[in-house]
Amino acid sequence: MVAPPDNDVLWARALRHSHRGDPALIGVSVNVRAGEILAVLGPRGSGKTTLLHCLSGQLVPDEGEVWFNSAPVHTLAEPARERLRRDRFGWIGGDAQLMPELNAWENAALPMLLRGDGHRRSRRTAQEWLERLDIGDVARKRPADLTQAQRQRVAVARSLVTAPAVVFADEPTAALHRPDRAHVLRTLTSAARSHDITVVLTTSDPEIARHADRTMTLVDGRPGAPMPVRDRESASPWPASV
Ligand SMILES: Nc1ncnc2c1ncn2[C@@H]1O[C@H](COP(=O)(O)OP(=O)(O)OP(=O)(O)O)[C@@H](O)[C@H]1O
Repeated sequence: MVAPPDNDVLWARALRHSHRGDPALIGVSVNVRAGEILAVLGPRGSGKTTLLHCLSGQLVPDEGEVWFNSAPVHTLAEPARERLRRDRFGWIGGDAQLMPELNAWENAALPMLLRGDGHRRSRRTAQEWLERLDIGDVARKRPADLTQAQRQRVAVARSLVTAPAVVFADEPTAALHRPDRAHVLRTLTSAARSHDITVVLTTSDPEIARHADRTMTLVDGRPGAPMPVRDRESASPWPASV
């Protein structure tokens, strides 16, 4: 094992992973600098979620290495990976996955409450994040009384309350209508930028990737052609075969 460069918060090399014999990642390497917003762009089934699961320690790749802040993740035992995820990483899925019996601030505060932070501090931090994301006024509402875009912003707040080093966002706006997507993305990226939080997000939409500092593409589990985000309007995101 060779330690990664110091300035990469995440560094993964030659990742290979199969699901029940079907290859999902085939030799993927990625590095993410601290504070960077990286988009992983690819069509359905290209391996984006599998890559995010490997980078965030939810999955140990069959082959390859994952490092976080110059420490190996792929060799950690499950309890240590769980602690890493709880203490240093945030997660946003395509569906907000809120607890229906908890209101918005309780959902947002959940990661703090679960790790034993005090009730008052957790509530204050959650409320602050809801306000930064323009949904402070719905803090006492339950998920069933929120719009989908509001629910997704609660999920964004939940990913940020613990001041994580990295937020992983797996197709974070996939379930939203187009006008809501840019808004939720902007709230996530501007919150991350102002708090120096690194974001790795997946998407199949080049428009979403535009919000990132840098984009890497995946096609059939392999790295696709590099596509600088700034050039994306004149470029097709996929090779001609896709
Ligand atoms: N738990 C699993 N069991 C079996 N096959 C899986 C599993 N997870 C993913 N796959 C398969 O691995 C490949 C990559 O899936 P993955 O979800 O990583 O891609 P993706 O780009 O995120 O796609 P999507 O946008 O559809 O979620 C696909 O062929 C998928 O069917």
